[in-house]
Amino acid sequence: MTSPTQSCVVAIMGTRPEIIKMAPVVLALRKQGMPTHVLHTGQHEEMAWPLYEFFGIKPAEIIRLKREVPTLPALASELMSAIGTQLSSLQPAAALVHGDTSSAAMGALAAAFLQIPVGHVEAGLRSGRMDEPFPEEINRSLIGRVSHWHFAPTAQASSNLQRENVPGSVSIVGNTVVDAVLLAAQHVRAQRLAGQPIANPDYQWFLDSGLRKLVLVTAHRRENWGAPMEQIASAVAALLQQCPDAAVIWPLHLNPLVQQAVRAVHAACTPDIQQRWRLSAPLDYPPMVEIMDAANLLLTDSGGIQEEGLSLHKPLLVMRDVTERPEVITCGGGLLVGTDPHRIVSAAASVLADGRLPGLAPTHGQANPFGDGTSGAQIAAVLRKHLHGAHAATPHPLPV
Ligand SMILES: CC(=O)N[C@H]1[C@@H](OP(=O)(O)OP(=O)(O)OC[C@H]2O[C@@H](n3ccc(=O)[nH]c3=O)[C@H](O)[C@@H]2O)O[C@H](CO)[C@@H](O)[C@@H]1O
Repeated sequence: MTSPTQSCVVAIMGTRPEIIKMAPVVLALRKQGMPTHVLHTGQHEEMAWPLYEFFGIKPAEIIRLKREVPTLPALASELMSAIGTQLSSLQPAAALVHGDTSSAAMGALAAAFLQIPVGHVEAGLRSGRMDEPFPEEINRSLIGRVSHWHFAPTAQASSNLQRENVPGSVSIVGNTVVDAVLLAAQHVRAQRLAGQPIANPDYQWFLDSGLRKLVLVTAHRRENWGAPMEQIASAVAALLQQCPDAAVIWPLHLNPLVQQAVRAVHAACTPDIQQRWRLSAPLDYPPMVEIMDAANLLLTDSGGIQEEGLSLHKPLLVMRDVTERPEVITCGGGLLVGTDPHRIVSAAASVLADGRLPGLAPTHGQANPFGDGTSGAQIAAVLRKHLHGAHAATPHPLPV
């Protein structure tokens, strides 16, 4: 007997960045008439639900993780088992995973074990180092081996996959985060124009401060835990010392190691610096995008914020030693500055002084290497063509 879900696609997701980047695919699949289930893996909880609400997506299947042992192997085995159970009962025509989280790697592996074809969104990113970002580089390489459709965001990502001789087909479709950030930016701008700005106490704090320059900081990568995180926080303090008209908003990751390191440096600052440096809780997506859109500079070790920053034409300093997103650097939108406070402060102060990344021309007017905001529709068209044989537009390579 045919299962009622055999013609459906299951989109597996469970962390904040995955939900943001997979939402445009789910919305596009549904728009193109393809039944699509969302399987929430439970890897993030409180950060996940406002995102589903913003994008108007209701997960049909929800996994409640116990997470009794706080290790990557324990998380992986719990995810694999729970996702496997859900996929066995759904028997979908295809499973979609995104990027490089534990949810994505275990979702892809569970589907492959059940012989369900896997589509990998944001395929082909490689830093070339298994230890950075960790465990993401391991996860993305593993997913590449078991996927049937590889949705590469850029030509560079596609050539990484060709070099690895992955099975299946590779399509260059841009990055779905462009779809997401443009949607959110349009929403917050429209609300403000209509005189009904979204609730955003952090941005309001900046507006009330009367300060002229806004810097948004985020940092939480595992490689930056410990001394590097303290260096990043010290760099922020030194930047504020050097630039008296600047304010910093830093939505602090919930990880206690990140919290301790940053709060210790903040607590040791003078009252003047503390008043211009706001540590907040993780932000919902619309307020986050509103702050990004208003910022003069983004300082980050996040992957998604690099792509979003470029899409909003914001100068970026990437506080890592290597990157799987070389397009950010090669197109002149960002600089890789590591975690050395002197390098961070010197580059950041230069951006705040004249709006330009040192040594680089402004990026306005250049094509976004991550696409034009139609990635979700392009991915849905490829899947529709393969799964239903329907006529669909061939995805076109994007300019790099
Ligand atoms: C370096 C790296 O390996 N990063 C991976 C990580 O994402 P990534 O490093 O992007 O993960 P983050 O946790 O930084 O999340 C970034 C996203 O969360 C949003 N945000 C951030 C802070 C906040 O307070 N509120 C908020 O809404 C940002 O706007 C962005 O959209 O998993 C993603 C999902 O597979 C992959 O695409 C990335 O490759």
